[in-house]
Amino acid sequence: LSSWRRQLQRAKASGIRYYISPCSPWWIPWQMTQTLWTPAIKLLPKPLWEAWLPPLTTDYSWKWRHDHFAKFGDTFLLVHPFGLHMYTAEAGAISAITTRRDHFPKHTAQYDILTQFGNNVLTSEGPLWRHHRKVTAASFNERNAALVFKESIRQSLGLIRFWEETKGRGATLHTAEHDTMRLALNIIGYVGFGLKLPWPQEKMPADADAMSAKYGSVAPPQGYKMSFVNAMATLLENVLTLLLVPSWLLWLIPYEPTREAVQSRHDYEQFIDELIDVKIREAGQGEHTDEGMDIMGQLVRSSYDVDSAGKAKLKTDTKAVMSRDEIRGNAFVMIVAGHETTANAIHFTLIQMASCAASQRRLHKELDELLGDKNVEDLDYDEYLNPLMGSMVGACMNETLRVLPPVIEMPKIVTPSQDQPLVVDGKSCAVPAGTIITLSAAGVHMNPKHWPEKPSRLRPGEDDLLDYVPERWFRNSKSDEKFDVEDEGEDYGGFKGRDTSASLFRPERGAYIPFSEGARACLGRRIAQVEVIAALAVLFRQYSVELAVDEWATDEEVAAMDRPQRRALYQKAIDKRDATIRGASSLLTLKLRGDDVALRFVKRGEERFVDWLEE
Ligand code: HEM
Repeated sequence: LSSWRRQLQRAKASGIRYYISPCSPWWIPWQMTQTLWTPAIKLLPKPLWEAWLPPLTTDYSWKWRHDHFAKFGDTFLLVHPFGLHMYTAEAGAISAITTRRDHFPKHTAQYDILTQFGNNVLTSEGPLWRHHRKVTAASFNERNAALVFKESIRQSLGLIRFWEETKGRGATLHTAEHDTMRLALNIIGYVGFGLKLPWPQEKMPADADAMSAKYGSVAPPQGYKMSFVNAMATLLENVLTLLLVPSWLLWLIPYEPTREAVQSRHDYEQFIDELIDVKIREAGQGEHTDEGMDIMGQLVRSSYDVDSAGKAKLKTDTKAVMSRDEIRGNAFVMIVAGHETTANAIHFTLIQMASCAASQRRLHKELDELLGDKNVEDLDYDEYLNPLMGSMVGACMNETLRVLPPVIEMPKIVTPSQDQPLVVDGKSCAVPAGTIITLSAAGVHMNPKHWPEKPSRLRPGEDDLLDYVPERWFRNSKSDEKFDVEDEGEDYGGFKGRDTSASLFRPERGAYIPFSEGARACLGRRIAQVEVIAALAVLFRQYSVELAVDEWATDEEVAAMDRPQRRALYQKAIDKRDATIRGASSLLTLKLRGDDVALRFVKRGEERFVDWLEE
């Protein structure tokens, strides 16, 4: 009780609005039993729990978005017996916190489980992070972004061929989530390791090098039980179980999917070790061709001196050196950070656009105007990326990352040595030392103080901030803030520009944070944007996406329907899709749970719904 009182005094002295809570949101016993307690607590009068209970429940930032902040303040403290926890969905506070990295470092305890393969840039802080960031950032440059653009176009065309050849033209797809994951995985294989991975139906070219043949093979190579892609995909699907439960314990469970998961970890580790050896050998033989992005190759080359006999020694003449463990650790987090996030951004855009008929027609029109009769294979990064980012393609990507940010919140902490001044709601406050902070991306992305809203077309009487409206990005900007990113002192590498095109709506700083902001912003954001833009341009160049309605009507029945009947039918598919989105939850990233949203990719001109709906 005395500790509680002390925390209360600190909260009062801070000047920030606060609420008293019985425990920390991160207290493990609470997290494990909250579903038991929550219904009982809700039987009490609402004023007793409505301020503190929602932030204590799983997926608070996603489930409540801005609603709870609207009632209890855009920035508030929870006071619990063991400390203070601050939540914010306020652009000014977020911008200050992300800019002042030394005062508000990342709360890395949240990411501990991701260090199992070795220290890395995502999970470290302080001088170790600075080192990792500088060495890994070298790969994230515009030259490599251009290479990734080309590979993303190639892979997206591979995806279309995969659908056409294995499922049939215009067939209903129940695997769009899985297939976009595969797309992102193939691209991360290129980004991380310089591999050109094929789609299952594609044959390896006869002249493929031994490495690509081995790692691109659909069958497990000799000495493995899984192919490289299958090992990576299975590891990622089961990543939390594999990182939280020891392998020996999982082996004891007589359940095939668990065994497969453990096998994937084993094979993945073997593949990665072998890849490091290959990269070392290549470095010794001067075989690096400089033709692709290859983070691991770059880390090996900057870390090892290799003689022509292949003997490798860690360099001593430079600071850009990483141990084998650290190379392993960074390879792993690049896959984790860059795979599901990007796949989600593509998948979420497809399922949202399927119900935005007018937006889809505008997207087609703008793509036609921009690309003319150019083949997508021939799109040049320098000529086309920025125009695409500033068009409806960029607007769709931005809107997806606003409404469904793959990373819904970011953890920070106030340095333990000193309280930190912070302007909260226009008032000078002091965040107490050691306070844990949650920056809510899902909250600030829906904050009407920062976003120009219009009346919702879907929910009468409400604003449209919850709705997916790509056209929002063509509204006038609220802020006349200078668009260029200010110089934040030391250069930590990575892309320097803003997250959105200068020709679109410009959110004020801190209001749009799908990639976070400041020095700890996503290192891969340019790569991610390039992947998403390339995939959307390829998919929508010739195709439309529609929600499948097979569950309610056959093709013949649809053909016999008039427009009001078709509209009512399509609404059923939209309602089902919306329920699936509402049920999303976040483990490492925001993910849909339950059934896949069934989609149809139809050649333009063969649509059944989106060519006339919303006319
Ligand atoms: C749409 C796709 C993506 C989204 C939304 C996204 C989002 C984020 C966010 C919010 C963070 C900060 C996390 C925190 O502070 O807790 C982050 C960090 C990071 N991301 Fe991404 N990311 C994406 C794609 C990628 C890709 C493709 C890569 C690499 C190929 C990547 C590599 C990283 C790395 C290395 C960090 C750690 C940076 C540091 O701490 O210095 N991300 N990402």
